[in-house]
Amino acid sequence: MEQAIIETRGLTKTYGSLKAVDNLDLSIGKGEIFGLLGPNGAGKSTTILMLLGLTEPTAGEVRICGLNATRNPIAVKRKVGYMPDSVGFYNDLTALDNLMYIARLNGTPEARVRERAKEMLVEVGLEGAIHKKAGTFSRGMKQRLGLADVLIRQPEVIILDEPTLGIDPAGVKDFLELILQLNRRQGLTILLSSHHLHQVQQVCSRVGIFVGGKLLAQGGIETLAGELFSTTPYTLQVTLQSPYKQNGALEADLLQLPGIRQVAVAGNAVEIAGMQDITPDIVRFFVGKGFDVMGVQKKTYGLDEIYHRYFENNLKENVSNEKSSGLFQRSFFGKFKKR
Ligand SMILES: Nc1ncnc2c1ncn2[C@@H]1O[C@H](COP(=O)(O)OP(=O)(O)OP(=O)(O)O)[C@@H](O)[C@H]1O
Repeated sequence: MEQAIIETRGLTKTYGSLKAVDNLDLSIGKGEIFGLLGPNGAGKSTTILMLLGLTEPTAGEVRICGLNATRNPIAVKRKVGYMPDSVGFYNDLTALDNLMYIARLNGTPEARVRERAKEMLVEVGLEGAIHKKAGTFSRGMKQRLGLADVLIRQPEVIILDEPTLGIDPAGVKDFLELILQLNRRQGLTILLSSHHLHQVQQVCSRVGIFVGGKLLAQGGIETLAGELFSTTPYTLQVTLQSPYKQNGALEADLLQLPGIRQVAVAGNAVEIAGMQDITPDIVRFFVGKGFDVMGVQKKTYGLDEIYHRYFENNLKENVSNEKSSGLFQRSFFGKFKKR
């Protein structure tokens, strides 16, 4: 990894007997888009507050752009742009007036205020709504305006807390694309907290899986999947024309093929997991047995599977700890399903 821009060591925050953040070691490199992923109550917001120097850690330390965030919160504020999950604007002012106000607050020279505000609105794709009142904006537009508000301060790092909450699917796609563009065009380091697995997967180069105040894993999605599914890294889904009448014979024969570890049959779908990619052997096997094969698809492990697997492992390790197991899982999926 390149030079770390955000670094935490043993970062801990306790509220009474509750460890909201427990001994967090995080390292985010320059120009990365890092996804902090976890269910409600996992400790994401508390971590962000400590990164910004807005709340003091009980133990451990945070460094952002080389600065200790607890000791130098004002200097950190100059380097880091923070967008909370809901950004407030003056509803009766236009987007341009809102941004000009923010530009002035941030000390932009008066002669540059209007131009700078306009540049930012173009940057976030709001050029068509410059003269519209912020109060008439959709949630997605407000988030873009929020991003312009952050960018006008010319930060090196931006921290986005659940930025796509409540935006419709098309708006989410556009917003994520905007984040990617900003990262590429300006080399901004971005930390994004979310519980939307699919969204995080689309934009983040690395993710941290955060549950019950603890970071269970961090890394690229492929690396995490490789570690978790190392016993069966290849999975093939074969669709047959007609449902297979199960008698166990097909499964037994498939398990004789080299490296095959698991076979699951459901109707006309057969899922085969193994140590190596033997797709041609599997296709030959089915054709040789007289099956009509309608489709063959290699399965890649996404964040969904990774997340589930970490939960499973976490559940096993914490059977006696109700808070970090079932409750978290339920609240996560409850929230996940709703949106
Ligand atoms: N000021 C506080 N006083 C007491 N407990 C708190 C405080 N702030 C947070 N907590 C608790 O710390 C834990 C972590 O909360 P946090 O808000 O950081 O989680 P989160 O991952 O951001 O979840 P969400 O997405 O729901 O905001 C929760 O159990 C929460 O109730």
